Amino acid sequence: MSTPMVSLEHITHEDTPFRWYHARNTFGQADLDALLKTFPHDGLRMVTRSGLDKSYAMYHRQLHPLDGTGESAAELAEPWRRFVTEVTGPAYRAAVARLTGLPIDDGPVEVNVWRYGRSCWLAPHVDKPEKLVTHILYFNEAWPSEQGGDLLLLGSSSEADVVRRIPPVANTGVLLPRGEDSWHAVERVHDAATGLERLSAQVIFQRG
Ligand SMILES: O=C(O)CCC(=O)C(=O)O
Ligand SMILES: [Fe+2]
Repeated sequence: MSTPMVSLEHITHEDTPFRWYHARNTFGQADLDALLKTFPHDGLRMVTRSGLDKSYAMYHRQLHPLDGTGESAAELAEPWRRFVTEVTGPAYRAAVARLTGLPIDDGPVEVNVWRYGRSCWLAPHVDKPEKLVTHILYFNEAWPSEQGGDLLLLGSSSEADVVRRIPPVANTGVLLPRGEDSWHAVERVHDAATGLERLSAQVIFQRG
């Protein structure tokens, strides 16, 4: 078996404003460089939605499971194929189960990537009940402060009620168990931030 690409060794357990985990040094340098260099550009689709529970406008591509359409089969670089294979495999699933204590033994897993450009944001929400836990990984080599784009962990459904703020910096991420009070949002990427794109991936474990 090859050396694992994804490590959950460097994790802090956090309790405010709800239970979550902050992950650092997820990848070794060589794998990180390869993933950064080949972050998917092709096959992403604009998603917009405005409603009572969520509002957003950003680009999305599902990497797993594939639905077999031409678009989702757009060529994926080798480092990303390796990433998907690993996070959909048994060792990573077992590590997430050990960390969170959640019953993720046999549910479906989804993997996707996102690009949030200028003005993109995600309004306060708790994730859908079918999600047990989501690992969000960030892929920005640098992220300027004061340009928006932080993940906001909220004390309530109000975007003003920011308890923690997590910049989307490469080789860090968060694991968010879904809960009734796990309110979070992504701060709008400022209009002034021309050319800046917030890059992330998600691994979502759903109920079996
Ligand atoms: O990208 C992030 O930091 C959070 C995204 C999120 O909450 C979601 O897609 O449900
Ligand atoms: Fe979310």
